[in-house]
Amino acid sequence: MLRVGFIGWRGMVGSVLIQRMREEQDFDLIEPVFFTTSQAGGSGPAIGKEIPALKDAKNIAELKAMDVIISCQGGDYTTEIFPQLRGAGWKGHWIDAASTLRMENDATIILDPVNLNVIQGALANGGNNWIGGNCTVSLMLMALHGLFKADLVEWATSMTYQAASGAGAQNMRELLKQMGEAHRVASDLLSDPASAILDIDREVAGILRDEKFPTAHFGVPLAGSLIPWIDKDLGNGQSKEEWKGQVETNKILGRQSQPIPIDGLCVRIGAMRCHSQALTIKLKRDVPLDDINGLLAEANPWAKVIPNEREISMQQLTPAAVTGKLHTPVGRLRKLSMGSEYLSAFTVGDQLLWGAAEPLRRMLRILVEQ
Ligand SMILES: NC(=O)C1=CN([C@@H]2O[C@H](COP(=O)(O)OP(=O)(O)OC[C@H]3O[C@@H](n4cnc5c(N)ncnc54)[C@H](OP(=O)(O)O)[C@@H]3O)[C@@H](O)[C@H]2O)C=CC1
Ligand SMILES: N[C@@H](CC(=O)OP(=O)(O)O)C(=O)O
Repeated sequence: MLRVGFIGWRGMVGSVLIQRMREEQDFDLIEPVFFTTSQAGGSGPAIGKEIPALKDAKNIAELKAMDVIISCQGGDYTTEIFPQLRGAGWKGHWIDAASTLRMENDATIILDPVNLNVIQGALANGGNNWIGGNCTVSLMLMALHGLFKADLVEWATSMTYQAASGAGAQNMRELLKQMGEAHRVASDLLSDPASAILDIDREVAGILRDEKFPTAHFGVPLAGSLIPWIDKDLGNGQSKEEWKGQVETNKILGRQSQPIPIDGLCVRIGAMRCHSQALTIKLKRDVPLDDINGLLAEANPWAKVIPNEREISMQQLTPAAVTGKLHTPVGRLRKLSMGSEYLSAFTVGDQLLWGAAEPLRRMLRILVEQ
């Protein structure tokens, strides 16, 4: 049995990973060892079998004893520990949720329903660094897989609506505090059916701009508003989150030498843990909509085509409907008025599942089963 070390298992991404591994009985197939940066000697998670006490996640000798390490601890940990571990001669498999190593030449971005061939090629060549993709990119590829598989995409733009969870657990809490504050200041007026809506609006606008409004994590209000910038400013007008769209998509697809142009705007909205995105896709040729629906629906078991109709789109193509689910619905499919090669699409996906934990879990399975 492979000895598998887990780091970051009690964080937000790590907790979802452990939950999914329990659901799929993955722990029956491995010898798990849990590490911590803060509680060495303490108890690990309940996984239905005996596990040793928590080990120190910075102890290179302990880490070196692992065949596989899965880290959901964050980029700073990877930056500090990974080079030390490889420098000490460790040849095991490193599976990581952090973005730190993604674009390194010796790292493979893992999204096996879409790029199992790339993963298998890297394995055959001795690859041992397996990095989860950016959540927005992975969710877009899961939903639009059929179009990429059929090599129909000439270029695409993506306008995103990204959930608070992408910024971290503290940000999810802050979003809810902000919602609570916005409600609190208007609650008396709200309970009076005769109150004027503009009075309610004035109270809410007032608290959003009040210096006491809780913005320690986001920096600005998200509830009742949005934030049109995610991740670093690259200095050329593009955010780092927007930059990832093209480079990561093409690396995942194994087509860096002939990249598909992908660009757009990334926006944070007040959803909890589902990212959505609206896409305009320029097809390489005019393909009938029925054929497109079929390609998308058949590409993988998780892409689910939602008919482009009002009621079902409102019911099934939303963060509220998709939260906690593994499927990645895609809808609002229609040819745009620019011409029959211009397709619109809208997708939603849980950014902690396919956007973070699930590709890591499945990579471990690939290693266990090889
Ligand atoms: N958030 C996201 O949506 C995504 C995140 N990622 C990547 O995954 C990595 C981890 O992100 P995320 O899971 O959000 O990180 P968290 O901040 O939730 O957890 C990271 C670590 O913080 C420590 N920690 C300290 N206090 C607590 C507490 N009260 N509860 C739980 N953990 C605590 C734990 O380490 P210890 O036990 O050692 O103290 C934990 O493993 C990052 O690199 C991120 O880039 C990737 C894709 C999406
Ligand atoms: N940046 C993403 C979350 C994330 O962690 O992305 P990455 O793994 O590329 O750093 C978001 O804010 O929604």
